[in-house]
Amino acid sequence: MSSTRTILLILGFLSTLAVIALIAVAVTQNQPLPKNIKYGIVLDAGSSHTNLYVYEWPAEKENDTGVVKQVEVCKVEGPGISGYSHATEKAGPSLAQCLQQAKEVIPSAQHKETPVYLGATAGMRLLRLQNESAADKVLSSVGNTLRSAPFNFQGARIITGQEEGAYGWITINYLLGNFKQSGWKKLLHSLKSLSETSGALDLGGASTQITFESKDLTSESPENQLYFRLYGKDYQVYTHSFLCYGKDQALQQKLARDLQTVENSNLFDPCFHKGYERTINISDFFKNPCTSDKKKQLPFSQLYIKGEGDYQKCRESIQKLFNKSNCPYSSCSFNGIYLPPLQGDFGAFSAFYFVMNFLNLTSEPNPLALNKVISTIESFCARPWQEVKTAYHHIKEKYLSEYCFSGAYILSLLENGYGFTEDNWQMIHFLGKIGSSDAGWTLGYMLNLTNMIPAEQPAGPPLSHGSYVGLMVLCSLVLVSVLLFAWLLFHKPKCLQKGIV
Ligand SMILES: Nc1nc2c(ncn2[C@@H]2O[C@H](COP(=O)(O)OP(=O)(O)OP(=O)(O)O)[C@@H](O)[C@H]2O)c(=O)[nH]1
Ligand SMILES: [Ca+2]
Repeated sequence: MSSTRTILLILGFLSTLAVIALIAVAVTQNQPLPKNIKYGIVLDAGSSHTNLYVYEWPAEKENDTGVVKQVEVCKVEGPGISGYSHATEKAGPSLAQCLQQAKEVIPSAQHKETPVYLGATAGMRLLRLQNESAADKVLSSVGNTLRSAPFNFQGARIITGQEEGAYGWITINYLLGNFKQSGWKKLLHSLKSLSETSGALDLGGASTQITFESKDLTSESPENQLYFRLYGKDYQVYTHSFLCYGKDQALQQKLARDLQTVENSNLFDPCFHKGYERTINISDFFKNPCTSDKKKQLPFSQLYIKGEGDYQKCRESIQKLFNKSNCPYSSCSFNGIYLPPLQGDFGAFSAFYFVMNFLNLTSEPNPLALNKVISTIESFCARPWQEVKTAYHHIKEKYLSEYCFSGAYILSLLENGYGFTEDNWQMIHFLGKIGSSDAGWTLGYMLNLTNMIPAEQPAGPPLSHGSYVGLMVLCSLVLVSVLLFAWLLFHKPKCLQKGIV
């Protein structure tokens, strides 16, 4: 009996030691490796301005979803690069200050391996149409500046409208974690036959994009169709980019139409506040490819715009920009462009967000009803300019004076252009950032060019580090309890024996 007890005692002691050793090894040996951070830079050369973004991610988790995040954004001073068409050599140097900022954010030891990409959008697409050699010179100027920076230059090019739409869609779904969903969430979505991904609506200065997963996409219009295989799943996506339908070019288009019927150099405009005045130079006005088809000889060189602040009239004049008269497909948005039925939620960013955020119309998680949105914009447009200027004296006059037009334009584009109604309006979520990253095409562009989104689900350890340690501790505790119980059973302490008898 006493020899059994001694053996049990030794066994118990050894097991306890083993358990302690196990826990110690689990906690110390299996700790995640010290973080090895990688960086990437993307310059978004938009029509209105250029933004430089710095992204970072842990090197060993490159293929996980949602690990890349924005750590810096720098707004380049001055106009977008297409604004340097008359001084092309100045386009590159305009980026110097933001490149300096990137040098300060990224540790110098990593400068050489950090990729830098520049993608130009609609402003440069328009310049290429208007003056191809000027567009080439601008691109070569920014290319030279980026090449001489200490980073790993990967190219400066004009991206297509399709790419802009596609990468915006990839960005928001990557940031929302929609590409890798847990089993139950997937099941819920398939039961309700909902899209697992969010559509993307981007409103720039010169173009606008609509992109969404469309299960019933027909092959009517192949140029609007995209196929992706991401993390082991296939996606069929619809996209279209409307050149000249960004909010600045839409205003130019509207003015070009208004100029057709103007009788003198005064133009009364319902989309600006009462009391607001703006002067426009006619000389360059029709050189723009967005207005050139409306070219007209006018007996004056300057146009004086005078605001009327009338939302209804403004909507009517904007509506004319969307030609709904012919559709060669089963369904269209406008100007004869194919649009399948709208599906799922939409994330609306850039100017969609700037404008709706200013008007306090981005309410989440319960989006406002369409009639509330309309009445807010209507009463904003009706406010006299002096009152608006006083109330928002801290906001740039260029932005402030155009919120009425922009609000009306956004509603026209979404309602008349794409066919959103009060029933599906609340599927639109106006968002500027997701986590710390701006919504836009740049992150998706970098993820694609650095091959950071795998086609197939990467094979990883079945358990995370935390779950592994937790499980080890739990098993060890169970083992100790079993041993303790066995010891008590064999040892039969006197108190227990008494209790039993
Ligand atoms: N109110 C407001 N407007 C802004 C802000 N930043 C940009 N805008 C305006 O919103 C519009 C869209 O801006 P962006 O999304 O940067 O457009 P972009 O990338 O330059 O243009 P695209 O090349 O067409 O994509 C432009 O008319 C800008 O002048 C902002 O912070 N507030
Ligand atoms: Ca843009």
